[in-house]
Amino acid sequence: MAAKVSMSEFQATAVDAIPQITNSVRGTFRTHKTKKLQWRQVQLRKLYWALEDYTPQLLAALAKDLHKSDFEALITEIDWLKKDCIFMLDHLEKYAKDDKLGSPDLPPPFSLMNYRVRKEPLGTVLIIGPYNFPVQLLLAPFVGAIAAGCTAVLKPSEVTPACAMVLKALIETRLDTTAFAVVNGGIPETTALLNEKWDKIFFTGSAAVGTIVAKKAAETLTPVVLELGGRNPAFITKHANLALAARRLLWGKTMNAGQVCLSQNYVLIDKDVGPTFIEHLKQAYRDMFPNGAKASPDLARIVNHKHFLRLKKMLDGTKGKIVMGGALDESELFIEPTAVLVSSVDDPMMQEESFGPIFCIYPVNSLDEALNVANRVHRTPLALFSFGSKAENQRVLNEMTSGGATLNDAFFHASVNSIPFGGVGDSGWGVYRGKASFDCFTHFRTVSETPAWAEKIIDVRYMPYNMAKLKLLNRFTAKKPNFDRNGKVIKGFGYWAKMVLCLGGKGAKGAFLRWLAVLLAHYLYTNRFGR
Ligand SMILES: NC(=O)c1ccc[n+]([C@@H]2O[C@H](COP(=O)([O-])OP(=O)(O)OC[C@H]3O[C@@H](n4cnc5c(N)ncnc54)[C@H](O)[C@@H]3O)[C@@H](O)[C@H]2O)c1
Ligand SMILES: CC1=C(/C=C/C(C)=C/C=C/C(C)=C/C=C/C=C(C)/C=C/C=C(C)/C=C/C=C(\C)C=O)C(C)(C)CCC1
Repeated sequence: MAAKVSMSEFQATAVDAIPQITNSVRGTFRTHKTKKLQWRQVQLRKLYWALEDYTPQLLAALAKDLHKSDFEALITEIDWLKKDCIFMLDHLEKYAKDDKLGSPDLPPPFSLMNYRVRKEPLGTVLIIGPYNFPVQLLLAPFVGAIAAGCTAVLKPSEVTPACAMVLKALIETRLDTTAFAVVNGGIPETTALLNEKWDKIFFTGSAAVGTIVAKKAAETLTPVVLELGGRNPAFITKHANLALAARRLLWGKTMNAGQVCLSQNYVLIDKDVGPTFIEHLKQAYRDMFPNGAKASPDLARIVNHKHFLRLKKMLDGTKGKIVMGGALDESELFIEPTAVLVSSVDDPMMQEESFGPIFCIYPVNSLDEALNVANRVHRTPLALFSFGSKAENQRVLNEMTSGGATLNDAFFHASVNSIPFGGVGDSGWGVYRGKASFDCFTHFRTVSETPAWAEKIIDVRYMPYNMAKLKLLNRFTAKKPNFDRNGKVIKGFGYWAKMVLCLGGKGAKGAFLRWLAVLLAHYLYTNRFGR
């Protein structure tokens, strides 16, 4: 556990100070200083070192708020973010550079006009965080906002108050406070923030609050990113490695005590292998918690009584049978990793988002049935997991959508900080992480520049219109279709000429290699064999 460090009492920001705070960071954006690449790089470097120097406070706060182990606090929050800062610093210059536009995006005559896409910061943004990864999920989007050159106000979750106070100190003592501010508080403070005009709102949290945010943003046509929850299914077929599936899915429900937006809510398993899977699950549990889950220093606790009671209600309401775990201790906010075998799709364990260490197992007769059930329970979950043969996993990917997906594991697709992450439909709008974080806070502004000397070439556009000139222009620029009215590709002279020139394949690189092989064969044949 974390070393003893002193921690400030939670203090909400005064609601009537919020317009002034917002105006101040908005004013800083208008100074244009945040657009300078060097300024952004310095802020990212400072954030890196702030994370390093505040590690003891962050570990202590995460332990206090969530009973999060140092191991998890480092791998999923602090070290994660340090990697984010370094990744962004390594790539920022490249991301921020104008994209010069040319072939194949531009038809040849337009290449005279110096078309390019400038990467401009969106402006002043609001980032609202949830409680489960209170540090990572507030600061990872912030890395993108800094990199893009935005100013920002951050609103940590009040449900993890110790973390909220450390985050405020970390940012306001180490970063440019004219550009960035932290507002602490709950509904009144967030409502006051939503009453301000933003250039983008980045929200991570529940679908219910996401809806409030999206409605409010719509009033001023403010773009929003929503990172929401979901009822994530796991599919297990007869062809799965059941021991591996059990161990990996248990990991998905024990990290942060299952308070992970991505962890599986329910497992759809072929009924023939259900009992064996449950035996493996129990074995995996014994391996991970040789002295029981409660005694383990690794297992986090439920964040507060409200969420503890919510999870208890799900367990009380189920008609299913507990096949692993089941112990609860309200005084410690402890819930044992628990699996419930259910027989109805309408069971609360199937229908409600667990967001805790409990999940259910629903036996099915076939993969067809599993896909039908999953599409009925929630058509657009944040994640899905499939344990089956290659063909079965491919079928699951094809026949059910999700924000992201992992084959043969729990949420591994989302365990890397530099690749895009986000939901789909009602599990989220927009992606971030890595380059996507930079893009998320960037306006891609296309610019062209028409040289005076080109006037004669492009004067076809002016009235009085001249059809003859248009025909001439088309003769030089319009591409002929290589398909007919039925959508079929026409294999004309061009097609066969290309086929011959490319030696039967497609693409210049392949053709080059094939020609190289032919020439080499010819050379060897004529030289080695004396011809
Ligand atoms: N997709 C993701 O990346 C992701 C990550 C973490 C959590 N989640 C989802 O978030 C949920 C759990 O997190 P949570 O409980 O912190 O979410 P939440 O929606 O209750 O709170 C998120 C934020 O919204 C603020 N808020 C709460 N009520 C509000 C209101 N009425 N008006 C304005 N602001 C309000 C909170 O202060 C907090 O900062 C789960 O549904 C989970 O799936 C999603
Ligand atoms: C040791 C050497 C090597 C190999 C190392 C390997 C293969 C390490 C594997 C590490 C693993 C499995 C790490 C797992 C990490 C999991 C993480 C970070 C989970 C993160 C979860 C997150 C962020 C959750 C987010 C939640 C959200 C968004 C919603 O709630 C070699 C082979 C490289 C060689 C040298 C030595």
